[in-house]
Amino acid sequence: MDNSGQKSKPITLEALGVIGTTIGIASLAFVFTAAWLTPHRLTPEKIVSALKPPGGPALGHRRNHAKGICFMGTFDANGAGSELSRSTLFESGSYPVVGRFNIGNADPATPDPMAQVRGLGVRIMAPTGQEWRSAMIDAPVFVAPTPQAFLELLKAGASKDPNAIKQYSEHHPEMQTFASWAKSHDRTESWTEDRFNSLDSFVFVSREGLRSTVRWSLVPMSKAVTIPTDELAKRDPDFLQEDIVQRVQSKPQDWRLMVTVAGANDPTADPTRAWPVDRPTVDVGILHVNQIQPEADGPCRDVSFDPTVLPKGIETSDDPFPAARSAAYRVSFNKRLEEASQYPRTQPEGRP
Ligand code: HEM
Repeated sequence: MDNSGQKSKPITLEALGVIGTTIGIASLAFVFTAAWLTPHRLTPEKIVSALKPPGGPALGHRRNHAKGICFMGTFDANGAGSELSRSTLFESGSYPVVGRFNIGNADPATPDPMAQVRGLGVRIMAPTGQEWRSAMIDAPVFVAPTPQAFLELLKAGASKDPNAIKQYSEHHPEMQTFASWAKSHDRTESWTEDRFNSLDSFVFVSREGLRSTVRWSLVPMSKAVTIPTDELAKRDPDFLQEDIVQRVQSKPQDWRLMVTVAGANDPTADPTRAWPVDRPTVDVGILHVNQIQPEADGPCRDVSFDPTVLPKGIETSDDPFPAARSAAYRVSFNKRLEEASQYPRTQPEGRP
């Protein structure tokens, strides 16, 4: 089944190439995950099940980052990314984008002021049919160093043992960077003021075959205005959604896409470890968000922002997360499609 939410087009030879590449990536992802997908360790089903809130999953919704709103826009590439990657998406030009602003937990009813993590998914489409999907968050590092550790953390969080998280954190001191950020960072008044980070690393392959391990970030062009903690709790439960609708109605909202290249010994397989701040960073273009649509009928509803869907010129790295995420996002995607009647569309055709 097409999970793109787009109308079907005639299949060209080029498109068959893209399908081949996508299947190739999916098979590679499977081989890669085979190391951790063993019966006694980790499966995508186990990890998706561990994400479920105490009252059970919200049927028809994403199993994580469940609350969100769709956007449409463009990625306007300035050509600078072509030095690092042969992807046509870095050639100067404007490419259509479907995306989703979201909140990082499993309950779509979470009040926006309670959100610890905010996220953004993008699907950038090239005229060749190739695409680049990415799901990023506003944290500077991830909470767990491996998918296995993430599962252990989820289990500790759900455990009845009051010491479970303490015990986990004693074995995983690396979670402290994320934990301190989550506890203390100032919340902005808008998704348009947040920076979103890939955290996982990927490999850019240039036309000459040069390989650079990179991470990327969407850096907001709006100035951040933070909300004092005592005021945050008084904000409307949907203040982020109301804000984004208003801002985009008045003018497009923009982020710079910045690509950072790893140094020779930087930790590329562990998203809990930031790279030194002096690493070379290339400004490759601007994401313009120019339309917002509610998720129930919007174009992001049936998209999985699977981080292994990559155009030629971008590949996965030694970071084990994208493969693990791909497998988990697929399980979540299949469940929410099967349960679609529990999350009714409001328009008869499913599209506004
Ligand atoms: C093993 C680690 C992870 C697991 C198991 C996991 C699981 C999930 C699942 C099940 C979904 C819902 C997918 C769907 O139904 O389409 C999701 C969404 C999302 N995840 Fe993860 N995730 C992981 C790591 C990460 C990391 C490292 C990031 C950020 C860098 C991230 C950012 C997001 C975002 C932004 C979304 C929402 C995407 C959308 O709007 O559809 N996740 N995750």
